[in-house]
Amino acid sequence: MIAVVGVGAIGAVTAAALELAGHDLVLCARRERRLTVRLDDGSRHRLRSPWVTDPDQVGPVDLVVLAVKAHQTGAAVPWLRRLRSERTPVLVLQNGVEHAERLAGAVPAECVVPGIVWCTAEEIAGEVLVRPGEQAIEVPAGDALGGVCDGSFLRIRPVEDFTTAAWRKLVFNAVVAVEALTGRRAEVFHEPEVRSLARDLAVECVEVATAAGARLPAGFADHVVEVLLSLPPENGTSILYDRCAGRELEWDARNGVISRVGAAHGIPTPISDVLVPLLAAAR
Ligand SMILES: NC(=O)C1=CN([C@@H]2O[C@H](COP(=O)(O)OP(=O)(O)OC[C@H]3O[C@@H](n4cnc5c(N)ncnc54)[C@H](OP(=O)(O)O)[C@@H]3O)[C@@H](O)[C@H]2O)C=CC1
Ligand SMILES: CC(C)(CO)C(=O)C(=O)O
Repeated sequence: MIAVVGVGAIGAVTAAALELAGHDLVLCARRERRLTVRLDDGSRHRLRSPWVTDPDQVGPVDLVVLAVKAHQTGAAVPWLRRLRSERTPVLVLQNGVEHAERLAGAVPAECVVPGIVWCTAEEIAGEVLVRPGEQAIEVPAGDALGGVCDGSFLRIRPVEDFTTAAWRKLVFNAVVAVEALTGRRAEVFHEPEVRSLARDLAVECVEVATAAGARLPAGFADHVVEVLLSLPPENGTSILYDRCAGRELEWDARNGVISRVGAAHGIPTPISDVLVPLLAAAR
């Protein structure tokens, strides 16, 4: 039995994959909903597993998938306390580089499996739309989760250098904060001044990532900008959807971390230092 805690965009996509892979699931959420996942080939999968809205109604499972936003992690701990026995692993599907730290005191670090999600998913009126592109979750090599999504559209990809993998994704996430601040989708990067800001921010993030031990290839900041310019204009990002819906933003795990880790290594982060308070104050 697998529990998915937080059945939003990524939780729903993962639940759909796990259902297609033949697992028994329980969907742990603040409210029960009817949710359909529409894949990029146009096929639809309606989630069929039972929903539970009260942690007191669940017991230990074999695997917990945690897919709440980073800043919602503390509020989800009551679920983890009921769903875990001593060794139950928790696959944490969140952006950022601090998966285990966020769960300190609630889940032993050795039971936390950080997952870097490569999938662009947006919930629109009860349907989670998966945009064209890769659907994969990177996890540290050596964990026991490798085959859990076999038989579905979602690939679990073990990586030897997880630090680099997590920072590689985080550089993208930090730069797309520009979408949340401007209220615009990927097309915003075609504005010359925004493109230039995106590149400078990517350079800043790469410097911090490198100091933190990531081994990103030369020219990675330019690569990030090229990828952003190549996206379909309607592509967005989860922090933009939260901004549009007036929800709290996941700013600390995606942008605050650049300033914090930069400061710890003595690396100036002037762009992040301006963006972070704006993201934190945005409504
Ligand atoms: N969307 C994307 O394309 C991608 C997202 N990510 C990352 O994945 C993570 C999840 O993002 P995403 O799926 O977009 O976020 P969503 O906001 O779509 O989903 C989060 C879900 O968690 C639920 N939740 C919050 N608190 C609790 C709680 N205490 N108990 C139970 N459920 C709770 C929310 O419920 P409610 O509906 O009630 O608010 C919501 O349904 C983030 O770290 C994000 O950065 C990574 C790659 C791509
Ligand atoms: C899809 C992507 C890469 C965009 O930043 C993402 O991680 C998110 O939306 O949170």
